[in-house]
Amino acid sequence: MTNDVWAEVLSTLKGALGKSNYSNWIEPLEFAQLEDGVATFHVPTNFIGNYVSQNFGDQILYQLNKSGHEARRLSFRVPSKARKTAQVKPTVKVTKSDDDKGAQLDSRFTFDTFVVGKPNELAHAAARRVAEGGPVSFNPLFLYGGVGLGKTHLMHAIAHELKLRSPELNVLYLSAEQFMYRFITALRERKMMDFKQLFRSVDVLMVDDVQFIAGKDSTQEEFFHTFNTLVDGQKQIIISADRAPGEIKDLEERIKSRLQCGLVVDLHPTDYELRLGILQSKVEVYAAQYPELVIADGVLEFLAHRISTNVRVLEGALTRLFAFASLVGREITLELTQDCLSDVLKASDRKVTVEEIQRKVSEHYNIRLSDMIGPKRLRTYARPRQIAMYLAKQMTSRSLPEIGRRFGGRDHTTVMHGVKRIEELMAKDSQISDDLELLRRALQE
Ligand SMILES: Nc1ncnc2c1ncn2[C@@H]1O[C@H](COP(=O)(O)OP(=O)(O)OP(=O)(O)O)[C@@H](O)[C@H]1O
Repeated sequence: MTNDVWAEVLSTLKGALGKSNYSNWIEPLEFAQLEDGVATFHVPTNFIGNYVSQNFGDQILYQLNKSGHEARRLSFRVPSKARKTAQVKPTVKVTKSDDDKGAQLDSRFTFDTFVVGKPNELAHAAARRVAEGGPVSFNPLFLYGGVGLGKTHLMHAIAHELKLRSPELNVLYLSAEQFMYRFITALRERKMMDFKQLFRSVDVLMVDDVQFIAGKDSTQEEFFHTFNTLVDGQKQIIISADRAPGEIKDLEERIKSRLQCGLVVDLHPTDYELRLGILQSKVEVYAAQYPELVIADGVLEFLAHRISTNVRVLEGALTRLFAFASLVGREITLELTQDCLSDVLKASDRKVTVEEIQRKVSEHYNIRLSDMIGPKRLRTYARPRQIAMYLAKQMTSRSLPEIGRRFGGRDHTTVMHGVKRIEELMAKDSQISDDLELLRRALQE
C-alpha cells in the first residue's frame, strides 16, 4: 500500500472519527507497511498504539479493506528512536529474532484461526491477555487439556501475537522434549554456560507438553532453576501439559507447586457447538482450495455430532473427506461422508456403559461398587454416586429412569437432582471439575 492510499484512508477516517479523535490519535500514526494482511504502523508510544487498536482498530480495518487493501490485523510498533525520545521505559532487552533457537511456529496457529466456545473460552482469554504483553499479570500461565484440544495452537498464537506486537521481545517456544534434548547436548558438549545463558536471556519462555520431563531428574532440576530465574526477573512463562500440575505423575513437588503459582486454566473437551464452529471455519479454508466442491446441508452437523474425540481427528476427517470428494469428483453428501469415513466413525462410536462409569467412579473415590449402588446416604457414597449419575447422563444415551434403575432402582427425580447438584458444584468447586475431567478421560481411553 502506498502512502497515497493511506492518505486517502486518513481523510475518510477524519470524517468518520471527528476532528479531535483524529488529531489526538490518528495523526500520530505513521504507516509502515501492509504485508500478509497485517497493516503495521509506527506510533510514538505503546499507549497510543493500544488505544488506537482498541478504540479505532475496526474502523481502520474497515476503511483499509474498503479501499481495496486486504488487511486482517493491525500492528502498532514504537520505532526504537521514538522509544528513546518518548522516554518509554524499555521492559525488554532488544535482541535478534530467535527463530533459530526455538521450535518452528506453525503459521496457521493464530488467534484468528482459533475458534472460541464455552469449553475453551477461559484458556483463550488468558492466552490473549498474555499475548497483549504489558505487565506480567499471571506467571506462569499454565494451559492444560486432553489430546488435540488446542494447547499448542494457543501457545503458537501467543508467540505470533507477541512477535507482531513487540518484535523486540525475545520469545522462545519449544517442547519439553526439546528442552531436555538441548540440556543433554549442552552437558555432553560441555556448553552448560551457553545453555544457561540462552534460557535465562529470554523475555518469554514457552514450554509445550511439560509432562514429558516428569521422572527425568536432571532435566527437572535444570528446568526448576531456569523457571525460578525467569520468574524472579519478571519474565513471562507459559507452559502446557496434558493434565493439571498436581496430576502429573513423577513431577517433583517443588515444580508442581511453582507451576500452580500463576494461572492454571484448562481446555475442556469440545462440545457440539464448538466442534461445529471449528468445522465451519475449516470448510471456509477448503472452499478456497477446492472451489468446485459442494458440501450438502447437514454434513457438518453430522460430523460434529458423531466425532467427539478431539479436534485433530475432526480436522483429519474433514481433510480426508475433501480429498476423497475431489478425487471422485462428487458432491460431499451424507452418504459419501459415511462411506469415506466409516473407520473414523466406528472408532468414535465407542460406547461407554453406565456400569463402566460406576466402576471407574467407585475406583476413583475408593468406595465399593455395592456402596455406590446401595442405599447408604453418607456423603462419602452419595457424592460419588451423584458424579456417576452425572457422567451417565453426559456420556451415555440412557434416559433418566434407565439410569435410576441401574443405580439400585432409584427414581428418575433422584437422578435429576444428582445431576443438578453436580452441575452446581462444578461451578464453584474446582476439585469436582478436575475429578470429572480425569474420569471422563479415563472412560474415553
Ligand atoms: N478451538 C480451535 N479452533 C481451531 N482449531 C483448533 C481448535 N482447537 C484445536 N484446533 C486444531 O486441532 C489441532 C490439534 O490442536 P493442538 O495441536 O493445539 O492440540 P494439543 O492440545 O496441543 O494436543 P496434544 O496434546 O496432542 O499436543 C490443530 O490443528 C489445531 O489447529
